[in-house]
Amino acid sequence: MTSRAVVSLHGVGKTFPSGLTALAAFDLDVREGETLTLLGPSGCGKSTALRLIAGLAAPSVGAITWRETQAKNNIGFVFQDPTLLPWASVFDNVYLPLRLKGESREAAAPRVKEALAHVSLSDFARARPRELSGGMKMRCAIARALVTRPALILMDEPFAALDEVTRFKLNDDLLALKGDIGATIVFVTHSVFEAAYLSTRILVMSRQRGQIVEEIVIDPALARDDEFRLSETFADICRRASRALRAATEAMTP
Ligand SMILES: Nc1ncnc2c1ncn2[C@@H]1O[C@H](COP(=O)(O)OP(=O)(O)OP(=O)(O)O)[C@@H](O)[C@H]1O
Repeated sequence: MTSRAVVSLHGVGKTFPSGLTALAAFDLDVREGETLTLLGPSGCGKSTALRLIAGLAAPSVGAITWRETQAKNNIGFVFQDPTLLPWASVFDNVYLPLRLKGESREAAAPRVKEALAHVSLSDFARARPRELSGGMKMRCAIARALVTRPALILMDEPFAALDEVTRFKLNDDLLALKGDIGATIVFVTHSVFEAAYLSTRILVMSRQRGQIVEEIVIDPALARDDEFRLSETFADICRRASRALRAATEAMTP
């Protein structure tokens, strides 16, 4: 059975003041509990789609419909750059969204500690960002996105700047986290392998104003581990996604 949509985009278009149309007639249902990956060539409109869902930009045409206003008002966003406050501790960086909501440090402490535990940073609560590795900084950014307990987390190429070993580790951490908190995730990546490993659904977008050219549904019940990476199923998903991505990359904008 298909889950209910958390948020739906109907006929959404985004044209910038420069006249460039990043998305046109874009339809998307983000379904409850899924890890949905938007995969596509640079400039196809993946970040624009995330920014529209996040409410950081408004569509030029079309409608974005939320099932619950609560979900709309409590979205977690993780960017490629962890954007941590360098002068603040890990604890205070994660506390920031609750502070902005007017919660005292004392009242927020249990939730900050919970978020830090989810990303295995409990022992680093007092550290400054400069004392953290790239992977730890990203885990801190993820904890900051989690601390408000959002039902929807948007992740825009969060692991792109990390080395491959760290990236694989964070992929596993994200899957474990997803198992713990059960949030719906919309993930943007350029990596076919990352998309195949993490997702329950992949949408391949083309350069032609974000047209969706391929949908790949992956059984959520499949264990995601080293065996999965070596499986025929994984190879099939990668092959399908690569083929669609190649065609999408070659597609010319009219
Ligand atoms: N604020 C803006 N003003 C004008 N053009 C923009 C703006 N934001 C994005 N664009 C353009 O819209 C198109 C889609 O951009 P977007 O960042 O959504 O693509 P993307 O698929 O996320 O790319 P990448 O993978 O390189 O991050 C690009 O051509 C980009 O240059």
